[in-house]
Amino acid sequence: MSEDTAAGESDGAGTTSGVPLLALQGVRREFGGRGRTTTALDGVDIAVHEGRSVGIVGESGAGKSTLLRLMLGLDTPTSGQVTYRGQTLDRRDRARLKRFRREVQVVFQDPRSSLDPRMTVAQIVAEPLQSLRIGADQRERSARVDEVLGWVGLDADARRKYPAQFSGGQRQRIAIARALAPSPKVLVGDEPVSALDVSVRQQIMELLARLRAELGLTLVLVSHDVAIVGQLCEETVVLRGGRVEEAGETRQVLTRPASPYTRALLDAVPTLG
Ligand SMILES: Nc1ncnc2c1ncn2[C@@H]1O[C@H](COP(=O)(O)OP(=O)(O)OP(=O)(O)O)[C@@H](O)[C@H]1O
Repeated sequence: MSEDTAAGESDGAGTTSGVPLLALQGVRREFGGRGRTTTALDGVDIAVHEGRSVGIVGESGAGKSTLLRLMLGLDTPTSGQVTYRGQTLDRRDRARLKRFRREVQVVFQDPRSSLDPRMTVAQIVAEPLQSLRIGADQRERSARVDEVLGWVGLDADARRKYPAQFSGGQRQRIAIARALAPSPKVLVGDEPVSALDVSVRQQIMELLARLRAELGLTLVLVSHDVAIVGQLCEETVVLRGGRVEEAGETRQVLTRPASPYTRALLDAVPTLG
């Protein structure tokens, strides 16, 4: 079986089998030392199967940022493993790391800080293509920029403009276009709508849902907001104090939570309570 087909396949019954695309196995991450250790994550197991959407929710300090950094290969666990396509991320394996960098893209919370204000939109969106050496030449990369800008609802005029010339929602569309440019398999959202006005939040969520369906993306969404995860994700993982409190199909977790802690989280959200 090839690597591509080995990654988890849905059996059509809402469950998945096979090797997860992205996984954490017994992950522990400690910070500090000399008796002043903070355990940010403790024995975390999460499996993200290809094509699925998984939301990771937790309150402040639950370990979401730490988890996100580990999933993006920006940090390494104190113990346990982070795997992609069944293999541990290894910074020394250049070819595998390059593939991981291309296939796993992230959209951060605040496009004001994630987009370089001195670069035009065309430069911003083309940047991952250049750094990952995707596309034969400038012309091919430019065509790709036009294509992904179209996907997020920005027209060709946007190319020559700078981030400051756009609204918050449009800036997040630029960030999503940049993430999609290298044809990722996995889109990781780090609170991707939390910094936006409520009026545009829904539009960006619908855009993410549509792109995910059309492109067959695997979505990992990290958020403190249960309502956002409830709308966008098939599976939900509730993180509490660095541990997985509860995990399963979103329908199950959000309507019949096993844990009183999850119930309390839901009760704090008026639309879901
Ligand atoms: N670099 C670090 N050094 C020391 N402690 C850290 C570090 N990063 C995280 N921590 C600690 O690990 C725990 C989890 O932090 P983390 O930032 O992952 O939580 P979070 O769920 O993302 O919270 P928030 O929503 O407030 O960002 C916290 O107790 C935090 O203080």
